[in-house]
Amino acid sequence: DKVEITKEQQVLMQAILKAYERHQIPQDVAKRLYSAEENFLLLTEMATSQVQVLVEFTKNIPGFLSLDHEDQIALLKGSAVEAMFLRSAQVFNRKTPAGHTEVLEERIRKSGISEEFIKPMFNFYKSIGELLMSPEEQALLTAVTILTPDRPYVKDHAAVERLQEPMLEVLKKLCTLHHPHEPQYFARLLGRLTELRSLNHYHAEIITSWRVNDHKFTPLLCEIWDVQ
Ligand SMILES: CC(C)c1onc(-c2c(Cl)cccc2Cl)c1COc1ccc2c(ccn2Cc2cccc(C(=O)O)c2)c1
Repeated sequence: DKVEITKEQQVLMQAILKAYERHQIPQDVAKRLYSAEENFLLLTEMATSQVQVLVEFTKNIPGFLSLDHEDQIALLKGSAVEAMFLRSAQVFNRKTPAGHTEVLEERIRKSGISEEFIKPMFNFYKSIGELLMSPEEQALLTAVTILTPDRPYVKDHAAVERLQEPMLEVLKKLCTLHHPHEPQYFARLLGRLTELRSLNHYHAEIITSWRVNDHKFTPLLCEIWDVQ
């Protein structure tokens, strides 16, 4: 005889179905695992906006605009990657709402960067995080990085040193004040600058491998990294 769904069975089934659909991963979260292409594009956008921020920051370093104009360009080009590693490290280690930094980490890991470079990059992020730098220390360390006299094509080393020295003096004092129980803290900070240099080298290879795979950069990045 005829099978009939009763009224209350209908209600029960609707309730179960509704609950079941609520437990699906919403499509956009599932989609969050973007393709390498999309990650590369997003990172390119981030890097481009960060270079603009970096140029503004550099112009506000006392004395920078009085340097020889070609030296200003040489310092920016020579330090851009290192300054952005410092900046991205700070964004990484900032205690943002869960899921935020993972997303950034996920995108970097899945952007076509080969595994051999991923390891040193994330070691660096970890070593910066362990320093627990104050905002002042972060700003000064970035300024010290930009004012590195021995960048390629810098003509007037002495003029750059004259700007970098007072920054190092203040940074040294801050380290003593903020980390009284760690006499080696300042030395550890400067040690990060050495690590940054090696990342610079890796980065040049990362850029080349992206270019080999026909990845496009923005005009600003092409200019600052001398590509295309
Ligand atoms: C061109 C692009 C693919 C690239 O090439 N090398 C690097 C590259 C990589 Cl993969 C690592 C380190 C340095 C460079 Cl240049 C990058 C990406 O550069 C970045 C990426 C993120 C960066 C920066 C600088 C700061 N952040 C953090 C940040 C900036 C803006 C918004 C957000 C956010 O979460 O909303 C986060 C640079």
